[in-house]
Amino acid sequence: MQFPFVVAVDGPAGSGKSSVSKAVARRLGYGFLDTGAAYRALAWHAEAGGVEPEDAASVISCLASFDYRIGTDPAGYRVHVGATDVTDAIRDPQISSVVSLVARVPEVRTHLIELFRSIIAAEQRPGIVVEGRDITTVVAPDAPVRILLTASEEVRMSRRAAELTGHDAGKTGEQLRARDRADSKVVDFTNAAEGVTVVDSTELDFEQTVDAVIAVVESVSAE
Ligand SMILES: Nc1ncnc2c1ncn2[C@@H]1O[C@H](COP(=O)(O)OP(=O)(O)O)[C@@H](O)[C@H]1O
Ligand SMILES: Nc1ccn([C@@H]2O[C@H](COP(=O)(O)OP(=O)(O)O)[C@@H](O)[C@H]2O)c(=O)n1
Repeated sequence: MQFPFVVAVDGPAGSGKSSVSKAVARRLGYGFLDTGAAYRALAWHAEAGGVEPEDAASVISCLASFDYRIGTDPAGYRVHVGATDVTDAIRDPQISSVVSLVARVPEVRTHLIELFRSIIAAEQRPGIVVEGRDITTVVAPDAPVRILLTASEEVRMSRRAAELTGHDAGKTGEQLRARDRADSKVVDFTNAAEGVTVVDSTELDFEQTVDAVIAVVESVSAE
């Protein structure tokens, strides 16, 4: 069997990829890798260096000094760029509003995909749940378990709005839609590629969604 055992999870913003994947990893004793954090951290690094995120050539030049580290413990992980802990800073709505500009640059994607593969290969737990937009198709297309986690746009918006108290729900929803539109021009995370199992959480609560993902993992493990 391939080591570590990779569970690849893709989906749009607010579908539950991060929270559900983390809970699945904890239940299975696996590691957890949030790939979106790297795109966010690079957007943070570019802005900290005075680089406009629209300026692809300058964003590419930031890659050389992008000293990125992330843990894979699903019970809690920190994100660092150099000596700076950016775990909270990368969740700022300002970063969410520019991250797609950074993620659309092919050189950025190539660089980060290599980084993700090396983090996956270094995992010491028996498996790792990896979530993002292109994990099932590009980062780990050979993963034994590949899942597309979806939920209706309305449900995704209301879950995110409930999270971001103090922010305007209408504005948050519009930002989320705009980010999905921009991201879907770069990778297709709305249609399941061949061999990818769709888990639609629109009608499921959080625990039911975790159970549904675990059931997919168990069905593959039992083969
Ligand atoms: N099935 C579900 N039912 C209710 N809330 C959920 C469900 N799945 C996820 N959530 C909640 O929705 C929010 C967005 O989930 P998150 O994991 O951040 O999504 P993503 O990583 O896909 O952007 C979180 O507050 C999470 O707890
Ligand atoms: N595998 C990935 C993961 C994220 N991303 C980019 O990184 C951004 C942030 O990802 P995220 O997973 O933190 O986003 P949320 O859906 O959790 O809000 C996305 O909007 C994409 O632009 C990507 O291009 N490919």
